[in-house]
Amino acid sequence: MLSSDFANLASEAERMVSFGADWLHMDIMIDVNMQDGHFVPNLTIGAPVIESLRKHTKAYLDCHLMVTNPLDYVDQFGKAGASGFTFHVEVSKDNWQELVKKIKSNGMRPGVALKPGTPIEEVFPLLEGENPVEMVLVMTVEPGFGGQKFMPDMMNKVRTLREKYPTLDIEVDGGLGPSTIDTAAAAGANCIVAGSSVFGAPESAQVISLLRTSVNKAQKTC
Ligand SMILES: O=C(CO)[C@@H](O)[C@H](O)COP(=O)(O)O
Ligand SMILES: [Fe+2]
Repeated sequence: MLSSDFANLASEAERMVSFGADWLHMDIMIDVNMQDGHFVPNLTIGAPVIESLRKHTKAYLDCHLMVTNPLDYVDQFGKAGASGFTFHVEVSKDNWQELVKKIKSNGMRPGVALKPGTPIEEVFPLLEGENPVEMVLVMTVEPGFGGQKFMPDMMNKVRTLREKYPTLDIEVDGGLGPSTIDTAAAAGANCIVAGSSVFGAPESAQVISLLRTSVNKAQKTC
């Protein structure tokens, strides 16, 4: 939804659902605690906007938290009606267990994201043990902005994850569209975030359908 018209978020959400989107991906770039610096050089929306949007849609709100202290935001996003809460591994090495528990107790689905420069091995511990995360978001651009170029090198991470965790939800985020989807789907990604390629297309529904077809085809052949 980062590519949507934020002044008309509810109708943009409804439009995307009617075009066939399964989830609405919400990019949360807010750092209230400025002492820690900003995780990304941008600002978007926080829990009050999620709460407002929730009144207009029943869709799965897949929240991608690009913040330095994700733990501070779990309660407010839970109350606001977020469905998934994906935090970054780079800022949660010391408290991810507490985070995952809190996300679940707030009725949300926990996910972990990693930046392009972060090795995939860093998320392995979060996929083991009693309280694992339920999705890994592999960033295929540097976090912060929509409309960037897909980084094909990140597919090594997706392949490694898919081999090790055959049923895991693996989300790819950044630069996905008709020209990059086959590479991501073949590597094993099954949750596709697409902002500019969908919003910028004359026929958004066709792009969504093409993305889904590519993932379904790749899953049948593996
Ligand atoms: O998390 C991010 C950026 O930080 C992404 O969700 C992008 O916003 C996806 O946009 P496109 O690359 O598809 O335009
Ligand atoms: Fe995102």
